[in-house]
Amino acid sequence: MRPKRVLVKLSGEALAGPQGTGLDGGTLVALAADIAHASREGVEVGIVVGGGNFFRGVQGLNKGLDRTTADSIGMLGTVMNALALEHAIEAAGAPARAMSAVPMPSLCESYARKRALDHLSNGKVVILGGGTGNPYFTTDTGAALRAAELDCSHLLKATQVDGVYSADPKKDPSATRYDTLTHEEAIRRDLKVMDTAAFALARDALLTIVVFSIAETGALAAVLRGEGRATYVTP
Ligand SMILES: Nc1ncnc2c1ncn2[C@@H]1O[C@H](COP(=O)(O)OP(=O)(O)O)[C@@H](O)[C@H]1O
Ligand SMILES: O=c1ccn([C@@H]2O[C@H](COP(=O)(O)OP(=O)(O)O)[C@@H](O)[C@H]2O)c(=O)[nH]1
Repeated sequence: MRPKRVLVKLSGEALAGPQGTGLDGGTLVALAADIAHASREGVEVGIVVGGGNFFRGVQGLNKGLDRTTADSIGMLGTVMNALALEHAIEAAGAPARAMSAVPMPSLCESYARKRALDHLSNGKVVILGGGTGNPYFTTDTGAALRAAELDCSHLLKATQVDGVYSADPKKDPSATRYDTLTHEEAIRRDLKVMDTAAFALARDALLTIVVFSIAETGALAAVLRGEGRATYVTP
């Protein structure tokens, strides 16, 4: 795989390191180095980052918040991660721009497709916060949406497991790992590695999803070379 432009989905936990919440400096440096390396190799890299290391909407429901307010707090967390990644990637030597689907112009650019494409074609890593900018969604669906509208060849789901399994491998040790499967199969089997909405959007956009573990240094570069353990979810 020598893609021209990819969309990397990073969950919030990927930035938290061993403590599992907030931001871990060493983890940010390691992630940014991988991303900067890919960018220097000439790949245009868009990133959609989650916010689970700060807040997920569902957590708000048992705090007496309504879903929309809880999701707004969650989206703010994704922008916090986008700002941290922008700084870390620039510190690693690659130009980067955070853009938010929720306009907050004093903190970062507001997302606009044309502007994001201009940044990508000028060799900047674009980090997309705020997900879809709407409640009742997650950043998995935001990632599929941005990958489709930015004409990315692949959606690279960087996560804590090394692919898509027949069940959550963290809960079911007997789960078996797929090398490849279709979006339809993932939806039919109700495989919760990504939301059903994200699989459906990727299916309709004919977008291949590559699910891999971000835990090892160099994992992203390996996936971009078509190497490393990963599951390919194809149309
Ligand atoms: N069928 C499945 N295959 C792989 N992972 C699954 C599956 N079902 C649930 N999961 C869980 O989904 C997680 C990936 O979703 P995500 O929200 O990105 O969390 P993470 O913080 O781990 O990236 C995995 O870490 C895994 O624990
Ligand atoms: O388009 C979106 C994307 C995210 N969120 C909210 O932001 C939170 C953090 O995003 P996500 O759970 O996808 O983060 P991740 O699991 O990838 O860390 C979600 O739980 C939602 O509450 C939202 O409302 N709309």
